[in-house]
Amino acid sequence: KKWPWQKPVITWDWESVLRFLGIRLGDIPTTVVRDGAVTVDALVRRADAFSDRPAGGGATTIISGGRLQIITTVPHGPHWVALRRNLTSEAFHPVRGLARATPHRERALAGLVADVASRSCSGDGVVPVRDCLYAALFKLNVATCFGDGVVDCEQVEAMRVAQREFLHILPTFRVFATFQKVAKLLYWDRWKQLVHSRRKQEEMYLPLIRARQEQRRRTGDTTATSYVDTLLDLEVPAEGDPHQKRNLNDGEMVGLVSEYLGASTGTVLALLEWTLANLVLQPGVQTRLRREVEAAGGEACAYLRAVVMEALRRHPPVPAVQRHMSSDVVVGTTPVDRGTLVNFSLEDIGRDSKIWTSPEDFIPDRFMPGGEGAGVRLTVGSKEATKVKMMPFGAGRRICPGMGYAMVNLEYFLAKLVTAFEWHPVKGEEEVDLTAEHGFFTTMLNPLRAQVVPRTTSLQTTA
Ligand code: HEM
Repeated sequence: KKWPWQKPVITWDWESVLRFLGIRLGDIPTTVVRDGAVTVDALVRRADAFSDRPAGGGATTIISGGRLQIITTVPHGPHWVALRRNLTSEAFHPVRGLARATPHRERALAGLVADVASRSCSGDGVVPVRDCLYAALFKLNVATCFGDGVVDCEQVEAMRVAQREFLHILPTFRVFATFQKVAKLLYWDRWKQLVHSRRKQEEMYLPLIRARQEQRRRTGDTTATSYVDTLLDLEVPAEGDPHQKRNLNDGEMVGLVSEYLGASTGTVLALLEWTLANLVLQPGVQTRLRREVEAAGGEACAYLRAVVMEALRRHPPVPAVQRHMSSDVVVGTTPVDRGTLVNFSLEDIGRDSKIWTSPEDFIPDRFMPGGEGAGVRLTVGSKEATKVKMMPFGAGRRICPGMGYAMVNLEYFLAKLVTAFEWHPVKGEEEVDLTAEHGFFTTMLNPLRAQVVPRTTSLQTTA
C-alpha cells in the first residue's frame, strides 16, 4: 500500500499532458437523459433521428478504419436491416432459433452443475462464481454460434482467453471514438495489442467457419442450424448499388462472430452474478425461489421471472445507450446540436424514485401481481411513453436483438442453480459487496465468491 505522500501528485501520461494544455481529446459534447418518458419519445416516437450510434464503437470498425461494420456499429440503413434481420429472424427466431439452442444449453448447464459441485466439495468449498458461469455461458454461445462438431474444448478455451484479452484493450479506443488516429499514436502499445488480438481471433475463427462450410457441403445439408450458417448464407447490399447483393467477407464474419460471443456472454454473465449475489444476501428470497421453481415442475414460474426482472431493473448490465445526432433536435425541452452525443441512462430510469419504492433495494415481489412492477414489459411502444418504468434492453429500432435468447438463458440457468445448490456467504469473510464496476458491462467490482452446498436430491435428478 502507498501512503498519500508517496503517490506522485501528477501522473505524466499523454492524456494528462494534453489536458493540462487545454486539449481534451475524447470529449464529444454529450447530453444525458435520465427520464423514461423523454427517452421513449426520442428512441421510439422519433426513431428516424435517433437510430445511429456514435462512430467507432466496435473493434471491427476501429481496426478497419470504418470499412467493416457489425450490427452494433453499422449506421441505420439497408446494411443494418440485413445484419439485424439475420440475427432476429434466423439465429434467434423465437421458435426455430431458440429451440435449436436447447440441447446446447442443457449440455452447458450439466457441465456447470458438475463444475460447481466438484469445487464445492473440494478444499474450503468456496466457489468462484464468475469463473464457473463464464466458462459455461461461453461454451453455450460458442455452440450456438458455430454449431455441432467443429469446435473442441481446447479451442473453446483459447477463444475465451482471446475474447477476454480483446475486451480488456478495446475501451481505450472507444473513448477516443472521433480521434482514433491520435489515440493510435498516444497508445501505440495498446493499439498493437488490439490488432494482435484481432489477428488471433481471425486465426481461430476463420478455420472453424471454413470447417462448418465444408461440413455443410459434404453432407449436403444446407439447413442453417447455427449463427455461422446464417452468416454464410447471408447477402447484404453491395456498396454503391443497393440493388446488387454480395456475401460477407472474412473480416465482417470475424467481427460478427466476435460481437455475438462478446454480447451474448458478458451481459448474461453479469446479470446472473448480480442475481446470485442478491440471493446470497437474502436467503429468504433464495428459499422462496427454490420452492416455487420446484413446485412449478418445469412450467413457467412467476417468481422466477420476478427475480430476473428485479435484477434487470436494479443491475442493468448495459447502463446507458448512446445515439449520435446527425441533425439538430430537441430532447425533452433541451435543444441538442448536430454532432452531439445523447446518452440515455437506462440505469437511472430503472432506479427512479418517482416510480419505484426503495429503488436501491432488491425486492422481486414488486413484479408479482399487485406490485408496482406487475405487468411491466421489456419492449416499449410509442404510445406508452408515460407508462415506461424500465428498459434494460434499450428501446426503438436498435433495441437489443438478443433479448429473447438472453431471457431464456437467464431463467434456465437461475432455476437450475437454485435447485441444485444452496448459496451462502463465505464463512469468516465480509458481507457480499455489491459495489459496481463500470467497464464494458456493469459488473461486480469484487467477483462473487460463495459457500455452496449441493442439494443431493436435485443433483440426482440431473444425473
Ligand atoms: C441480459 C442480457 C442483455 C442485455 C441487458 C442487453 C442490453 C442491450 C442494450 C441496452 C442494447 C442497446 C439497445 C439500444 O441502443 O437501444 C443492446 C444492443 C445489442 N445487443 Fe444486447 N443485451 C443482452 C443480451 C444480448 C445477447 C444475448 C445478444 C446476442 C448476440 C445481444 C446482442 C446485441 C446486439 C447485436 C446489439 C446491437 C443492436 C443494434 O444496434 O441493432 N445482446 N443490448
